[in-house]
Amino acid sequence: KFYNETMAKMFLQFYEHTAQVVWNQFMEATWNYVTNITKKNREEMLHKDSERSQHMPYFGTWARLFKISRFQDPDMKRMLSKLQNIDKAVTPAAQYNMLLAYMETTYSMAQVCLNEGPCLPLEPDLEEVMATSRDEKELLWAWQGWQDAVGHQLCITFKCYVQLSNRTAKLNGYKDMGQLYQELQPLYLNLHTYMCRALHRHYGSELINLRGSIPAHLLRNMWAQFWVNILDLVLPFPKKPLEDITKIMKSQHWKPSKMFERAEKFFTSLGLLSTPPNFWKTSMMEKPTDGREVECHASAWDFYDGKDVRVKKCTEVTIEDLLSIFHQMGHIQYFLQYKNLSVIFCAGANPAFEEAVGSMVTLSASSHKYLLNRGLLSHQHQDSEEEVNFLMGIALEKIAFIPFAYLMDLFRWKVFDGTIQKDVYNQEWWNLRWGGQLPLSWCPPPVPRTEDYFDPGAKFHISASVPYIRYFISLVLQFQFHDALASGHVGPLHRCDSYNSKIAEKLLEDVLKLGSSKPWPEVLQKITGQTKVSAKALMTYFKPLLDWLVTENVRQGEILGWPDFSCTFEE
Ligand SMILES: C[C@H](NC(=O)O)C(=O)O
Ligand SMILES: [Zn+2]
Repeated sequence: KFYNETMAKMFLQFYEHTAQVVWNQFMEATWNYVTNITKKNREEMLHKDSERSQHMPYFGTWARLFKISRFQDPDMKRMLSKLQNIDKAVTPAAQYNMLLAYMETTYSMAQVCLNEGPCLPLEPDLEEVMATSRDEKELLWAWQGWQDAVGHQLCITFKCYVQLSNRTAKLNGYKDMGQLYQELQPLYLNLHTYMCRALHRHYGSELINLRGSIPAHLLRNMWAQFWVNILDLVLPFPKKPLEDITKIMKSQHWKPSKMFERAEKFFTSLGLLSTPPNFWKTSMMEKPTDGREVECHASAWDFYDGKDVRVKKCTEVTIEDLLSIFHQMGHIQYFLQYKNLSVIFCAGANPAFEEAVGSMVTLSASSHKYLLNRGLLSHQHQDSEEEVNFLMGIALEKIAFIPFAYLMDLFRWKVFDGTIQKDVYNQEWWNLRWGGQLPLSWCPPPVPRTEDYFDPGAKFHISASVPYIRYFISLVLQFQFHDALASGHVGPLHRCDSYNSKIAEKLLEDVLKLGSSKPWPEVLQKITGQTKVSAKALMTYFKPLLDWLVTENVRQGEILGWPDFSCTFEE
């Protein structure tokens, strides 16, 4: 009788107030650390982290005293059940948090040193080499240097981290993911077949072998997760190259602040919220030049006080960074929309929703129409060949990402549930990336790797223990959202630009305000009318490209089909 709804109401109010303070202070201390990596700031962050780590299980245990099955109020039932499970998410051990900080900092501070002369950090230097170098040896130097710089240091630490993590494996979540992966197979398989032949023409047999694998350093991205920088080598219609938007941005003297303003303007054009004035003062939009060590990986921050939101990014003036800023401003928009909810519900309907809001907007922002209207393109039209070229560019970002996004947490969940033993972490990582353990994954390391290294740690999300399956689901979800917003649009989905769309406002505003207060299928239905994640919209978007790829692959006599798939080259 004692633990009744009245008591629950008071308990939740008490939780609400204390949590808001604890979380705000934790975010502030963490922000201070990642934007100025010093021993003092790390201590302060760890102190706030331990307060947060104690606060959660304390209230989690208390929440379990309530028999919520007898309660009426749905919101209260949902809040209490979230609290009852909350302490599983946090491992209170202080040394665990110290390990996390050490791994994330090691990643952020790692550099690759030239024989004589400067040491290069990942952003912007090594990423610049990977994106623009046309010298295979230089690509190999940067790729291997980075894997060694991070992977060597984290080898032992990651094993301790796994030992301390009491994470329960969530492999069961995989069954529907696997089904989505299957659905996307034709698109990826045809793209890969075509890529393999085009790159073979450019690099020859010594680099692109008959197995159809493409060494990870040749894809002009440090993790071979986005292949857009090799578009020039695989352009379907080379006589109609896409305009270089980065060059146009630089010729128009774009600055990072203008890139953020442009992204914000897109959201306000949908009738959504503008960013609070302090956003422009407190955000870190460029890599500091005052000698401070910072964590450059782009991220959006909510300080759980209903007004303080920030982005941290070491912005370079490139189209890639402009689209990344659209993505981050999607997170900011979500923070602003759900800010009046209880802190328990201040999150996306699920983590993939948080990623998909910004990525959905990048689909409009990458459209020919939007870029043309913004003066970032000069061609007034796109003929069907130029459209295939355009779709190839988007596919190298979105479709190439499929196996990578899928295997990141497949690897981690196998590590956590013990399927992958600690003496073979590196070998199992590369087995997933290339060894045929995962269909459609063909990125071998360019040089043999050993267990002295921990190459998965060369990716931020592994070193910073940020889950990744959210990006795989978001890849499908963002097209579903884009399609829903395009409901009033005439013409193919890839030409849709939701800028200034009033339909978007209606669809998005009510939904984003829900935060995580409702089950995500209910939220998905409000935007798209469906309750299931579906690859249909993604397949519709890329249909003109897939048609072209299938025709081209057949014309070239390529043999598709897994597992006897191989790039057949006339010698
Ligand atoms: C896709 C993911 N994006 C992000 O972290 O913002 C990444 O960069 O790997
Ligand atoms: Zn994101």
